[in-house]
Amino acid sequence: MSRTSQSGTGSESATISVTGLTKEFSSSDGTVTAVNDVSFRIDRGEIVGVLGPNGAGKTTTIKSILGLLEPTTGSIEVNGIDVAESSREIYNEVGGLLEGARNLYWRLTVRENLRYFTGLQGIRPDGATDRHDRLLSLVNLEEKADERVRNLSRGMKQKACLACVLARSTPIVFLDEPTLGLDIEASRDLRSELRRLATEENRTIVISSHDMDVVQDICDRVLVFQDGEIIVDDHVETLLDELDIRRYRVVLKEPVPTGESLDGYDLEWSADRMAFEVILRNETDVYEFVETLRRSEMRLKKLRAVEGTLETVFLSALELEDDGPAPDGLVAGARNERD
Ligand SMILES: Nc1ncnc2c1ncn2[C@@H]1O[C@H](COP(=O)(O)OP(=O)(O)OP(=O)(O)O)[C@@H](O)[C@H]1O
Repeated sequence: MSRTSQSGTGSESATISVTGLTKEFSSSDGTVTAVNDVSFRIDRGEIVGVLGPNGAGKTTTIKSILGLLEPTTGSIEVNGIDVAESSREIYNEVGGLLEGARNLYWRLTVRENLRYFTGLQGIRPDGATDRHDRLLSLVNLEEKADERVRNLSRGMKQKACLACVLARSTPIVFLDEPTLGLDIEASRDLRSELRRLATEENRTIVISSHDMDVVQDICDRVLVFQDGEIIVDDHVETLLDELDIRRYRVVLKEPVPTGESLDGYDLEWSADRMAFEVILRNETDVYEFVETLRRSEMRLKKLRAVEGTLETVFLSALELEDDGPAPDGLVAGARNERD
């Protein structure tokens, strides 16, 4: 049995449709396949998290969708527009916050940038002043509104860029690490603004982040990339509810000397060596684990499941891929659609 993502299965409703995307880069060492035959669809109004370790192919995929990279093979449609044929038209459909805030005009002030990008979208900047004020407050930049972008710190440039991307009001928004550099309050406000954009304005939001809490908090669905392929494509709730993967906390009756371990298990020890956490996949695993523990020198006092988090699911998915084929429930929908 394999799980196919319930979202994005109807091509007419797909906002983004990626089919058989492969991107190779040539370098002095040979050819690097950054993305390998990836297919997925994202529907209007969805908030999708793109996850994966460094070098997994996330940025390459996003840049290809934005028309900034030309695929080696495969096709991409955005709101029914073929990106390869009309990359200029894509600009009105898609806004992107990418690393480095390169799309801002550094000689203009933050507010002038907001007005410029609003105008590009065919909206009168004078009529958008309230919205600009709200965006500036959202990213904590009210006091820097009339400062030239080039005089801002790197974090502030990133925030100004985020405000400009949202000011453009495109139907689709790509955000790379949108909460990076934001304080707790600003991060919370941004999350609720992104949820509002999706639910009230039906905008499609794709977030690439290493912050699992952010992704778990706001995304409907996740795509997990590894080695240029999608290894998980499913709804966050389904992953948390149905996957029998839990982190367990094990408390012992007495401390265990450093170096003591349990074969086949990755234990995360507390500083006093009286407790550890371990990820177990299902009930059988738990029984086996308790049996292994009983045969060891360790004396069990208490074992309890810590609530499942997206991070647990994510780390387990990467581990399972390394170990071999993924079991039921951890199979990428996109890949299986094509099989
Ligand atoms: N312009 C390029 N030339 C050569 N190789 C590249 C180029 N861009 C990306 N790559 C390679 O392609 C692979 C995927 O890179 P990509 O930037 O898509 O990963 P990523 O998942 O976004 O990683 P990160 O989380 O670190 O941003 C990596 O092996 C990377 O070194």
